[in-house]
Amino acid sequence: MPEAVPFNKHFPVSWEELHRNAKALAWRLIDKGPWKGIIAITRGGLVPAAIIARELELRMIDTVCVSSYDHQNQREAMVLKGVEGANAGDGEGWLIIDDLVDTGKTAVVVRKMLPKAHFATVYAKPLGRPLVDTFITEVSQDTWIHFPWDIELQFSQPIAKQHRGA
Ligand SMILES: O=P(O)(O)OC[C@H]1O[C@H](OP(=O)(O)OP(=O)(O)O)[C@H](O)[C@@H]1O
Ligand SMILES: O=c1[nH]c(=O)c2nc[nH]c2[nH]1
Ligand SMILES: [Mg+2]
Repeated sequence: MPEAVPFNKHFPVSWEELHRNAKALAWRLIDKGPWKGIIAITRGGLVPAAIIARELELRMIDTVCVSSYDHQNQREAMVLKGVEGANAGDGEGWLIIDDLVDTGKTAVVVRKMLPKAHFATVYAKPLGRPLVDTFITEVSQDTWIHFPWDIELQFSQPIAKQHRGA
């Protein structure tokens, strides 16, 4: 798999935008079901998974716990917990939900655990896109998406200054 590029652009996402996009994802998924339940990839997948579970009226929810980034620095994807309680087998009829796919490394690991599950994310970058079955918004590979739980309101540099690298 090709290596990721540096993050030159920033794409902040508000709670409202995330809610709207997660609901858009639920609309795309409703006709592809019925779904037995959701496997959320922690931690980023938890928030969209909750919104999608509410919209699709799914109450069977489990997690796979994967960690691969220290902020913007990628490490090997570490599986801290697999699927345990859900009895999801090979994943047939199950949704895997994550906030985004970037290089696709996390998706590769989780797809191996649940090969027949439907993998859905709110955001996708080009390297990871082929690994996702359904997503809503694509951003370029050199963009860092800032999720609402990771950010707070503060002064932002005018684009012209950012562009000059000031
Ligand atoms: O496609 P990839 O290059 O593997 O990157 C995507 C993964 O990275 C982030 O999770 P992270 O490991 O940062 O953990 P977190 O969800 O707990 O923040 C994000 O939530 C995805 O799960
Ligand atoms: O908050 C995040 N934004 C991103 O763009 C990203 N890519 C991998 N992991 C990520 N986490
Ligand atoms: Mg994650």
